[in-house]
Amino acid sequence: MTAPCSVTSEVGRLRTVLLHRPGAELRRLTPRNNDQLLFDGVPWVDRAQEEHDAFAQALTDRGVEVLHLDRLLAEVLSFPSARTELISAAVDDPRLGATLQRSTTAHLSDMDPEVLANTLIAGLAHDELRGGKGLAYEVMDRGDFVVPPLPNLLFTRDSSVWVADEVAVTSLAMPARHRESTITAAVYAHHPRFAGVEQLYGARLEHLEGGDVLLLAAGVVAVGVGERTTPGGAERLARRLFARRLAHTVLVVPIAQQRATMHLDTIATMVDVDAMVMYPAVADSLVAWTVTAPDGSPAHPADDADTTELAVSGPQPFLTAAAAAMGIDRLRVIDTGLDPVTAEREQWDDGNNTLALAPRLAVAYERNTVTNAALEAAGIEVVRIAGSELGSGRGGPRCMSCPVARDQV
Ligand SMILES: NC(=O)NCCC[C@H](N)C(=O)O
Repeated sequence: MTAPCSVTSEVGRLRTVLLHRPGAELRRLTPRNNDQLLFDGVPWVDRAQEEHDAFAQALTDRGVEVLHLDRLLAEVLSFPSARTELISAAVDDPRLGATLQRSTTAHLSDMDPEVLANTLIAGLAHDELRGGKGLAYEVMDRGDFVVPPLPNLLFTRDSSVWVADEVAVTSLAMPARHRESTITAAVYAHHPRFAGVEQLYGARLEHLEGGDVLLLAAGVVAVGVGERTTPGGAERLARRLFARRLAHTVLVVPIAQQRATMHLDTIATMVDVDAMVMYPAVADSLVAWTVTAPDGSPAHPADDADTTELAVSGPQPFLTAAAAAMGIDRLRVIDTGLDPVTAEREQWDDGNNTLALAPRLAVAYERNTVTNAALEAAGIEVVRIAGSELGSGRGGPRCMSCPVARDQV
């Protein structure tokens, strides 16, 4: 039986998850474009696929239903409205100009759903466009893409996030990732699996990325604000969560605006109902602003959500604010690494970026040996996966997964 779509915590038993197996889009990465496409190197694609298959297998072995984004996409592309939406999004690029937009639209429109899904993900290189013509096409660098690839689709965490039974399609900050959320938006809007699901956020709103959103407990949502999510994104999400009664408290957590800490989930993730693995260098300095809906403010229907009042207090130390909002005495912290250098290395290699399958059971990259040992010493069972190639995109098990259904805790 399929579990109903609903996620109210980071650690409730995981029932259904959305993954994306990396494919041809990773073969587009070269030393010329990897920085712009947000990879730290040029991955060995076959090995990355093996690593991802092993990750997916580890989840299915533990009873988790794995949904594959490329398959859902191919399925929705048999619907004309979804095709039109996604082809328009693919050519909505000022680099192209009207003539090239028209020929690219015609080229994509001829494709069957499967080929179109692959092309929307892997992109379209200059020499792959049949009948390409016009000034922009002629002048464009031959090594450039008419439709750029989406190698970061692998990190399904960032382009959508579920809060209870609604989904926030996010607004990704980096140009290389903008188009990802047009894909998640179309899948949630058109796929029968998600019929009736409300979308509580949208791709054209203030920047907000799923890696910054942590469901600390039912009704308590932490939102990191830094390189990716903006204060405005956190504010709008808070309003919408309160208006829809999906949360009572949002903790807004400033994080350093740098690649190593691009999302809140690169420095801290939940591994139990009252425990996080956290980068020690930030544990004492991390603060949170506590945002709540003023008492008695009415629930709004969706379209009025942006007028909801907010009450703001703080900043307070994050761990204090989080424990208070969660209604617990203390939020336990398990350190990444033991000494500062090991901690810095293991944080960079996504040691903090664990995916909880249940309370005290988490998937982690095997390479972070010291952090994994600390987790085990604290009573957390660790499911180790290889990630030498997957990690070149700078994301770990949490980044590579979007939980769709979890049991309540
Ligand atoms: N939640 C995450 O931290 N996601 C990892 C995203 C990595 C990707 N290469 C990016 O820079 O956006």
